[in-house]
Amino acid sequence: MSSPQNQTPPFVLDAAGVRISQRWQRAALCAAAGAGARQRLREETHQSRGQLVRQLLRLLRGRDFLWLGLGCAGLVLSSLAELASPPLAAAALFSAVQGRHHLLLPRCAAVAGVAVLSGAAEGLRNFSFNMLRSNLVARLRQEAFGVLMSQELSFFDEADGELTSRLSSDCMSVYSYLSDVLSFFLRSGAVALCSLLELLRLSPSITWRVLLMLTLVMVCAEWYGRVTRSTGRKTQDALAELGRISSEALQLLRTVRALGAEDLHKRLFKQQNAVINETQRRRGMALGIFSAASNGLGLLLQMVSLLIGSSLVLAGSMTAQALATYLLYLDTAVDSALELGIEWSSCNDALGSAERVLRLLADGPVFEPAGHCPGAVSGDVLFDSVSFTYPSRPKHQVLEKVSLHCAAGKTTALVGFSGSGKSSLISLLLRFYDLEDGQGILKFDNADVRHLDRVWLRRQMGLVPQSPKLFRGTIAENIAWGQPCVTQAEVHAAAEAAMAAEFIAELPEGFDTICSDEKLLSGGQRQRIALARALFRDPAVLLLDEPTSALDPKSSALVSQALEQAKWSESRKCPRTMIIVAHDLRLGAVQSADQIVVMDGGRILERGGHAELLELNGSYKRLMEDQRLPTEHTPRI
Ligand SMILES: Nc1ncnc2c1ncn2[C@@H]1O[C@H](COP(=O)(O)OP(=O)(O)OP(=O)(O)O)[C@@H](O)[C@H]1O
Repeated sequence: MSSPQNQTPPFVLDAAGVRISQRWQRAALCAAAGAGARQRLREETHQSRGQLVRQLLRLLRGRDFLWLGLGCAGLVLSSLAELASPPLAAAALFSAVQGRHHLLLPRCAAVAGVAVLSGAAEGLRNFSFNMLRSNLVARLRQEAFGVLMSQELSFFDEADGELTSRLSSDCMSVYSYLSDVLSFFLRSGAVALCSLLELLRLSPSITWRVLLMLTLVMVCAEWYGRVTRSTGRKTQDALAELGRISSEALQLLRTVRALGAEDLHKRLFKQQNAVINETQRRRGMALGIFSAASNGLGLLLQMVSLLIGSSLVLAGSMTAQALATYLLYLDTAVDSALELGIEWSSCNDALGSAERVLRLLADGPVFEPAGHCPGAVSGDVLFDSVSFTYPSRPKHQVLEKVSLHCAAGKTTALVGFSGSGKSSLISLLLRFYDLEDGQGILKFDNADVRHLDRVWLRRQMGLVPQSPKLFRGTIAENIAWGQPCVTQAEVHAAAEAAMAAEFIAELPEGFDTICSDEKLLSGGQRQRIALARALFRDPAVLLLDEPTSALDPKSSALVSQALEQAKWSESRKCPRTMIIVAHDLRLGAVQSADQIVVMDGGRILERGGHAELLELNGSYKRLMEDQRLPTEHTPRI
């Protein structure tokens, strides 16, 4: 018979046992996920975890250190309180069991005191770390966006499209990484280590057996990890494909309906859905097997600890109170170790997906030393033997020894076949891409554009792109986008010049109409707003990329009229240099251009005035004939 001192209250064991087995299950799941994440990290991470964490720490500023200090203080206090709980709780319990009632109240008060301290410390830790985390992630997001905004266009040609679209989700990954590390990982690590040391101190003989059995659980977890790793990867891929299928079908719903292809899209969706279902079924089976094994091992651990502990108590080498303390510590240790497993895996997961945004930050923004900003501008453009390939397609020659002079105040029309490099000439002029040595020279007002300040150079140009996009804002804001001090009169004048004022006045709220919904405006109207936006800046050079593409004859005529007006800069009191890329040879601005340049395969085939080229009886005339335009006398629209 055991004495009252030697009795171990059974509910302590039961409660601990049930919690232990449940937690093992969770831990194994998380260990499995962790293994998957680690594998992915091995595959994807090029920087060590240490380097990534150092990058995050470099974002700390001023007050963050205060939050970090307060959070750490809360962490230490709450960990100490947690470690102090088991012996105090066991002492309180045994003062009741042993009938020492005078000790019960003070010991319960001590437990309550520790609980209050623990709660307050937890609150302090959570609040401080939350402030730190929010500040860090806001700064990270801001810096990452700044870095992206400073990148050259070639960066986006080569970067995978996900990079920009995942900016927010990658930042959220950093947020969850910091949450895991700051909220749980540090605390669980500290408590698990201290509890294990305490267990070793209380009973080394039970503890080494506990450690042996934990190894068995880890073998099970490793197997389960392999299953979840492969099923997880398959599920992720299938989910991504499922998302692609559904968004494509919904975005192109009109086309899908018109083609009567609803069934095809449903079938594609069903196939991917079935893949997900099957992988989840396999995962569920593995979970069932693993739960059975881990539950069995959990109960075994509980029984082994109880058996060895009881025999030690019976042999008089351990008191019942020490055994109860041991079991409570075991509970805490397992709890924390499993939390650690959970956080370790999600930390790896989060750090893995946060890596890209951190790497982006490590590369830093592209700083270009300020270039030359000449005082007077005439708008003379010279392409001197320019050859070019896009960095993302280095083997594809886009321009081949193109020499072209677009004299100041004159209009040049670039016409020709699709893909012949017309728009690429405009991209080079705007320095979206730079020529390398040996690729010829591009001069603006007789200066190599690479020596000119990029921002200054772009300010001298107004671009009307092929399919203009409007920002979310009013029409007036769109016309004056990016310009700080603007008067209504200036905006209205630009709209007048672009032949846009009339239709804007008919919109529900005129210039104050929000154009978030592109459906509100027709293609021709958007094109004229884009022209107004370009003219608002009164550029020395106006660049037009297919200004009348996909416009009906009426809109085309209006844009054409606006272009005629735009040839003269009222404020500069001089004609504007215009470079027009056009397929539509009926466009008056093309036929009246000072020079028409016909391009094909990155080369200039012909150049000259309209009449001159018709007389040449070459590619230009054929292009005119292809468009069924009169080649003797061409009317202007
Ligand atoms: N960002 C890019 N990256 C790689 N290749 C590109 C890029 N932009 C254009 N190209 C390629 O460069 C070539 C010339 O394209 P460009 O747009 O300059 O021709 P274009 O004469 O303006 O054609 P279109 O009249 O059809 O607009 C094409 O083969 C095109 O595929």
